[in-house]
Amino acid sequence: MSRAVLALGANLGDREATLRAALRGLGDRLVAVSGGYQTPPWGDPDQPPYLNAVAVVADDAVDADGWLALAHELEAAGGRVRDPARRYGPRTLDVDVIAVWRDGPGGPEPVRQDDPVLTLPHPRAHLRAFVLVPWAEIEPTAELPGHGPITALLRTEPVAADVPGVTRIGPL
Ligand SMILES: Nc1ncnc2c1ncn2[C@@H]1O[C@H](COP(=O)(O)OP(=O)(O)OP(=O)(O)O)[C@@H](O)[C@H]1O
Ligand SMILES: Nc1nc2c(c(=O)[nH]1)N=C(CO)CN2
Repeated sequence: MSRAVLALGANLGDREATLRAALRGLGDRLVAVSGGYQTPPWGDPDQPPYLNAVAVVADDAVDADGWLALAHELEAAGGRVRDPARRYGPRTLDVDVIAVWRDGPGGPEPVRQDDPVLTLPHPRAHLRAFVLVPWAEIEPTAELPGHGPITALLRTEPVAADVPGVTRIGPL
């Protein structure tokens, strides 16, 4: 079993249509999806608000690299418009691999790696209310590997201050 948590975000173009198309692209690998959340831009304030969502996906045939490849395919299909000069700048679609679990002898175990091509868990997920709030909607008891329960992260700074700005706008 390989299971992953993916974070989707868009703040250019028809954000809702882009996220819906990406979710369709996950096909029967999609296990659960949060609602769509309007979120203030994180890391680079001078840009439009984002529409964010989190998806839980599973597929025995897909490993960690496979989830990243799928994320990149979905981004390409979403137009992949972005300004290369702005690290956290606006974009038509961003799909991040937040964490991956694979079957171990004692049950599912998190994949931990520092490779810059694919760092797991995602190195900034624990700082991002726009990831943790939608994830908590669909998996309230989840743990972010290395950082503990996501509900505890949501109560702790710097994330706690950002939580009130993350607004569920409805199902996708
Ligand atoms: N967990 C991960 N999920 C997605 N991309 C990752 C991950 N770890 C490393 N990367 C690498 O990061 C590179 C840049 O990704 P991307 O353009 O999505 O970053 P970003 O969205 O600007 O910033 P951030 O990763 O902080 O959201 C990708 O080409 C990918 O190889
Ligand atoms: N609210 C929000 N802010 C962001 C997002 C995102 O998806 N949502 N993605 C970014 C890309 O790294 C930078 N900032």
